[in-house]
Order: sequence, then C-alpha cells, then structure tokens
Amino acid sequence: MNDNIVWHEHKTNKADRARQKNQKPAVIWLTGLSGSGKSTIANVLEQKLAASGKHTYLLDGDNIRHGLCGDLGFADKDRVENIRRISEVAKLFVDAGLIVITAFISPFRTDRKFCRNLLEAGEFVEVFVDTPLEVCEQRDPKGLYQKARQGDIKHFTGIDSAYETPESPEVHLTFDGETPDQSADKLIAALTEKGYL
Ligand SMILES: Nc1ncnc2c1ncn2[C@@H]1O[C@H](COP(=O)(O)OS(=O)(=O)O)[C@@H](OP(=O)(O)O)[C@H]1O
Ligand SMILES: Nc1ncnc2c1ncn2[C@@H]1O[C@H](COP(=O)(O)OP(=O)(O)O)[C@@H](O)[C@H]1O
Repeated sequence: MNDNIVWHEHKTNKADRARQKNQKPAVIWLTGLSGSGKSTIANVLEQKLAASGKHTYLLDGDNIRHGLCGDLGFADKDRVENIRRISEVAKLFVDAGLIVITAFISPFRTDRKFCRNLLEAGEFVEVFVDTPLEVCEQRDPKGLYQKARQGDIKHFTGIDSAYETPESPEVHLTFDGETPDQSADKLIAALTEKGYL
C-alpha cells in the first residue's frame, strides 16, 4: 500500500447507519459445495428478512463472477482473490449498516478467516450448508458435476479441488430432506437464538 494514502474518518459512521436501520449489521456467510443450496437458501432468507423490515444485500457467487470477479477462474489463487474482493465489499456493506448475505463455495478456511478478521467481533456469521456431496451431485442443478466427472471441467470443488469444512461455524445447517423454505426457517431460528437478528 502507498505510504502517502491516509485514512479519512467520516462524520457519519456505521453505528449511526445501523441505528437508523434499527438492525445489527453483519455478514451471514454461507459456505458449502456447489449445489448444497447456498443460493436458494440465501434468496429465501433475504426475502424473509426484507419482509420483516431488515435492510439486506445478497452477494452471490455466480452473479459476482459476471462482474467484479469476471476476470477470475477456479485455480486456487483465483478463488483466494475472489474471496478477498468479496470480503472487502462485504465489509463496506456492513459499514453501510446492512445485513449482508453471501453465497460462495469459499472452500478454503484461511479465506473465510480473512473475512472474519476484516470485520469486528460478532459481525461474521459462518453458516456451513452441510449437504453431502452425493446429494449435491444428485441435484446437479447446472449439470456441472456431470461435466466434472467427464473431465470437461477441471478443478471442480469436491471432485478434483478441495473443500475444507468449517471447524466451528456459528451455524451448522445439515440437510435432512427439508424444503428450501424450511431450511431458511431453520437458519433464521438459529440466527435469532444466537442474537444476530
Ligand atoms: N471448477 C469449479 N468449481 C466450483 N464451481 C464452479 C467451477 N466452475 C464453475 N463453477 C460455478 O461457479 C460457482 C462457484 O463460484 P464461487 O465464486 O462461489 O467459488 S469460490 O468460492 O471461488 O470457490 C458455482 O456455483 P454454485 O453451484 O452456486 O456454488 C458453479 O456454478
Ligand atoms: N432444503 C433445501 N435447501 C436448498 N436447496 C434445496 C433444498 N432442497 C432442495 N434444494 C434444491 O437444491 C438446489 C440447490 O442449488 P443452489 O441453491 O444453486 O446451490 P448452491 O448455490 O449451493 O450451488 C436447488 O435446485 C434447490 O431447489
């Protein structure tokens, strides 16, 4: 970083904006395999939070990779940079007073920890969408597992690229045949019980 760039304190701050919105800004970070249900649950969660008057913003893997991270692929170093950029954006949105929901595979522990460390204590809420690989592969909503098994996609998470499971996520969301709506309700119940909402 350039030594001649000095941080500028603003007169309106995160606490003011949070008070105005009557909510606790945070990042609800969904992590899990492709097809585990991150985007689906994140969408339902956002709808439900909006309906209860919360101000939210959803950052979703596929969408962000069309714009902000459109230059990145799926080699390890690209995934690291992907999560770094998203973490910085999430931090800005938290500063804006929002409840940020993210839906990225985010396969590496150090990258999820990077985001946690960027934020203040209690602002990073790791949610492990723990759907077994067999279920994700059976769902295969975009046909990507089939392509990965055929060798048409390289470095596919869970097939030939690692997924490091969270060691102590704030919320551990297991799949037991629930509908997306039920999973989102389970998540909201856990977030409420732990005081994040
Ligand atoms: N090689 C490989 N591995 C994993 N995923 C792949 C790959 N190639 C494309 N896709 C599609 O990209 C989506 C994952 O993007 P993310 O930004 O969440 O990935 S990461 O966090 O940087 O690992 C992922 O979206 P989700 O299925 O919603 O998770 C896939 O649709
Ligand atoms: N309880 C559930 N929660 C989330 N998705 C579910 C659930 N049950 C079935 N699904 C289906 O699984 C698929 C998950 O896909 P998606 O949300 O794109 O996952 P990801 O974002 O993790 O790749 C969707 O087709 C969704 O309808």
